[in-house]
Amino acid sequence: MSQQSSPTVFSAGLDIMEMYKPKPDRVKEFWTTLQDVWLALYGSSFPTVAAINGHSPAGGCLLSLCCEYRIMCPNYSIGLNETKLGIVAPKWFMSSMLGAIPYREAELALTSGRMFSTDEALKIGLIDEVASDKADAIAKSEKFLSQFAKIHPIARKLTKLNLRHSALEWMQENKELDLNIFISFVGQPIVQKSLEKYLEGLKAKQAK
Ligand SMILES: CCCCC/C=C/C(=O)SCCNC(=O)CCNC(=O)[C@H](O)C(C)(C)COP(=O)(O)OP(=O)(O)OC[C@H]1O[C@@H](n2cnc3c(N)ncnc32)[C@H](O)[C@@H]1OP(=O)(O)O
Repeated sequence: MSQQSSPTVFSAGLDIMEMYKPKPDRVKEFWTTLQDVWLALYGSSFPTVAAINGHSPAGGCLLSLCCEYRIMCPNYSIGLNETKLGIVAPKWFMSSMLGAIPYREAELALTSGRMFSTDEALKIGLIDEVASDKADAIAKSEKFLSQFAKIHPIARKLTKLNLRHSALEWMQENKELDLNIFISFVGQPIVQKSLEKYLEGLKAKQAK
């Protein structure tokens, strides 16, 4: 079960400061850590649920998409908003989203970098349930997990991992390629300019 202690943010996604003017000695560790987190959580043999008690953009949304079930508290936002930063959600971010919502919805959401409110996310299936607050989200998560007490654990595990096999296999075989794509992409001046502009927007919003 994944949930956070911040009062309003489930996860703000990747640290943009690691991608803006990236430090060569850190960038490899930064990206391979994310790959490994995804492999461990998306490929977990345990049943997993995200209790999303706060905003969940980009990498935050990805974390929740690794789980089989998502329960979200009201009045927050969730989505893969990468295009709004002038960056591109990697293939495995996209396949994680496609495990939750139909292709057409994913294409519209990904190309526009759309963030969904809790109610909108429920409507398109990006989340599975709405909880009134964090305690309710945890109670609902426990209820989701408890149903597996009646299911044979090996049958459940193999079914989950077979369903996720091709995405997991792609990552296991292409970690280095994916890392090189990331490094070369974030190194482009046009991408750096977009990130700079996005960071300025965040600062300006905070100053208001
Ligand atoms: C190129 C290959 C693809 C890479 C894939 C990338 C995946 C990602 O995850 S990219 C990151 C996407 N994240 C976002 O777009 C989130 C942006 N942040 C927000 O929308 C909001 O900050 C919030 C909803 C998460 C929280 O809002 P609020 O509580 O109002 O807090 P502030 O906006 O005032 O922010 C406080 C403070 O934190 C800084 N900050 C926020 N998010 C990030 C971040 N992801 N990385 C780095 N820094 C972040 C923000 O700039 C403020 O900083 P200070 O001014 O220094 O306090």
